[in-house]
Amino acid sequence: MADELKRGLEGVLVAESDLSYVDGEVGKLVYRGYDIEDLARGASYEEVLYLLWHGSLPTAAELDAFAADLAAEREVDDDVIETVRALADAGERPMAALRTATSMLSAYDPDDEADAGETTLRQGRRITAKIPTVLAAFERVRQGEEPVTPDPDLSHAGNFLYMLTGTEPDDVSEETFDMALTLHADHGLNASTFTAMVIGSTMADVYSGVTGGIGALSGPLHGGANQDVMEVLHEVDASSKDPVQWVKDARDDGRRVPGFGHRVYKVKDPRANILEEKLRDLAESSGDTKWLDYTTAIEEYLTEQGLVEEGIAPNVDFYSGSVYDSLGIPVDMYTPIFAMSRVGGWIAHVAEYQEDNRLIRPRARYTGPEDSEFVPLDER
Ligand SMILES: CC(=O)SCCNC(=O)CCNC(=O)[C@H](O)C(C)(C)COP(=O)(O)OP(=O)(O)OC[C@H]1O[C@@H](n2cnc3c(N)ncnc32)[C@H](O)[C@@H]1OP(=O)(O)O
Ligand SMILES: O=C([O-])CC(=O)C(=O)O
Repeated sequence: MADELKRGLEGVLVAESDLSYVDGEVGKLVYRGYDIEDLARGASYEEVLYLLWHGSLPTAAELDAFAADLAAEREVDDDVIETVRALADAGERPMAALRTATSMLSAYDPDDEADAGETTLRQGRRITAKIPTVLAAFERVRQGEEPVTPDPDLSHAGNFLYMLTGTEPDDVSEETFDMALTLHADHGLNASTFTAMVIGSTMADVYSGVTGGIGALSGPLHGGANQDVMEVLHEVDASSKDPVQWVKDARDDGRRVPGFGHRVYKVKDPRANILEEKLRDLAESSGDTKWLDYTTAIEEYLTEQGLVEEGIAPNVDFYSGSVYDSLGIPVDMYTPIFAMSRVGGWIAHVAEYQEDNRLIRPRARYTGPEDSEFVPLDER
């Protein structure tokens, strides 16, 4: 049993956690016992952060103090903005720019990084507050605009949209974006959270864990899929194909359909249901149903083909991009936005794990040669 190989660590228990639970058989997600549906509809991202980091939902007074502390940390050093400019000038991808800038933020953190366990939440709050500033500045400068100074009077979601566009968002946009942040905040030991935890388990500082988490999230098998879904929708739109034909061709070529399939969910991801409903509302009020029509057609076709019944169902990335598109957010910012939310979960898991830390260090079954005879370089 001890030598049983679990490729991709599927189903392997490596920790206990009070933070979030994913029931992949029925399609249920809870943060500390609260159903994601209730949180998405009733709680702000700040409340969810408080819940994840401090163990319970805040009272109104606790939330005010917490949100004010978070908002007070939004500004970043000018040197970071200069680096963001340099990255944009070099044509860096937003997710890679975010990875580099997040790592750089540690240079300006007043805490001593050697106290990893104690400072994780304090530093984590700074990182969470500053990531939106970095991302919005990157988007602005690559569009030839100046970064917008954060407004501490706006919510986390509202301030990001404000920094991105230079205009305060309307209520529908702010609520929609806030809901998306809540939906993406935590999800058990997904690959990026596990990456952050592995780094945290060495008692490295939380900047290292978050930077590693961003790297893991960027891949197309994980958070990068939300961008891929939208690129597919644009590709379909630019061609004369109907979306179902695109999927047929992709499957004939052995390509995976982005936004479908999940390691844990064997039914449709509950977050995809919520985002689909939001997309439906937005499409109805704007009258523009194109992305809704395409995504619905793809989902219906793959359901008819039996894929969903086999457990390859829509995941959170299938519908999020279409919602972001309705907010006017560029496609390659979708995965960075996922990171902007998931940073809350990464920090919560690192802090929780470090409370009773043990170095994470699995092993591989060695399958290489044995007793190789060393031959000096000049005799090879
Ligand atoms: C936020 C998130 O990270 S959600 C996930 C985002 N990623 C995506 O949407 C990318 C597309 N999906 C996938 O690649 C996968 O479903 C993953 C990576 C998410 C999960 O993968 P795993 O649990 O490792 O499953 P695995 O890769 O072993 O696939 C199992 C089978 O399902 C098939 N499959 C899985 N996803 C898909 C898909 N999107 N389209 C077509 N077939 C798929 C695989 O081809 C494989 O079939 P096979 O056994 O006949 O080869
Ligand atoms: O849990 C996973 O493996 C991927 C996922 O949906 C997430 O990180 O939100």
